[in-house]
Amino acid sequence: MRKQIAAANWKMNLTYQQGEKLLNDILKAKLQPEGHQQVIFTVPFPYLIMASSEVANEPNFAVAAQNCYHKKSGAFTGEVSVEMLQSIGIRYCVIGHSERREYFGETNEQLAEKTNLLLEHNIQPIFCCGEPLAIREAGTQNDYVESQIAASLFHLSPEQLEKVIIAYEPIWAIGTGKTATAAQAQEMHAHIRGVIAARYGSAIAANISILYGGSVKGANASEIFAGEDVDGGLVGGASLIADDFIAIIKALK
Ligand SMILES: O=C[C@H](O)COP(=O)(O)O
Repeated sequence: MRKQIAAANWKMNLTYQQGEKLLNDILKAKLQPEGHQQVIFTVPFPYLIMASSEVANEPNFAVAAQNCYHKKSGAFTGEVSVEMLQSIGIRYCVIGHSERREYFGETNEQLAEKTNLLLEHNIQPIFCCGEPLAIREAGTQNDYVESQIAASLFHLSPEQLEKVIIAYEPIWAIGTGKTATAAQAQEMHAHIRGVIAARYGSAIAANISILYGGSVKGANASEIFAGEDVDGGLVGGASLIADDFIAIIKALK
C-alpha cells in the first residue's frame, strides 16, 4: 500500500533556533501518524542532523534534504554529495524542485543522475515535476509533465521506480496563494499514475506516492488530499507555521 505523506519544505527559511522550535511545537502535538502515513521535514543542510535527532524516537516522522549534487564526489566546492547524506542517516531527498530547475538550471539529465545516486545509496528521491503557467494556459500540461517524468525516471527498473516519490507542483501555484483546484490536482495525478502504469504496469503505478504541492494550507488540505490519486502534499509556506502544518498532517488519508 502506498504511503500518504505530509512533507514540509522549509526552503531557505528559518534560523537553526527557529527551526528547532518549530519542530518541537509540531512534535508536542503528539500526532502519532499511522503506519501508512509519513511526515517528512525537508530542512536546510545545516539542520539535517538536529532535525534527525528531534524525530529519532517518533515513528513515521523523517527528515529529507532539499537537494544533492549529481556527481559522486570530488572537486565541487560548496556541493553536498549523496554519500554525505547517507553517512548521516538521511532517507529522503527532494530533487528537481522548480526553483532549482529555474534558478540553478537543473536539467532532466542531471535529475536522472541524482536519482541513480540516491537509489544506489538507499535514499528515496522525492522527484518534483510541474508545468509553468504558459503551458497550463496552452492546455499542454499533461505532455509537459509526462516528458519530465520520462526523461528523468523511465530508465529505472520497476524495483527502483517503486522507491521514487513524485511531487506534482504546478509552478503557477507555488507561493502564489493560487492553489490548483482539487479536481485539477486529481486529474494530473491520475494522468501521472496512468503514464507510469503504461510503462511499468498498474501494480507498480499503484504503489507510487504522488504528492501535490502549491499553496497547500491547513484550510484546503483535506479537500485536495481527498483525490483518489493524491497521496498528500509537499508544503512550502504553510509548513513554517506549526498549527498549519499540524492541520495538514491531520488531513492525511
Ligand atoms: O515545495 C513546496 C512547494 O514549492 C509549494 O510551496 P508553497 O506551499 O509555499 O506554495
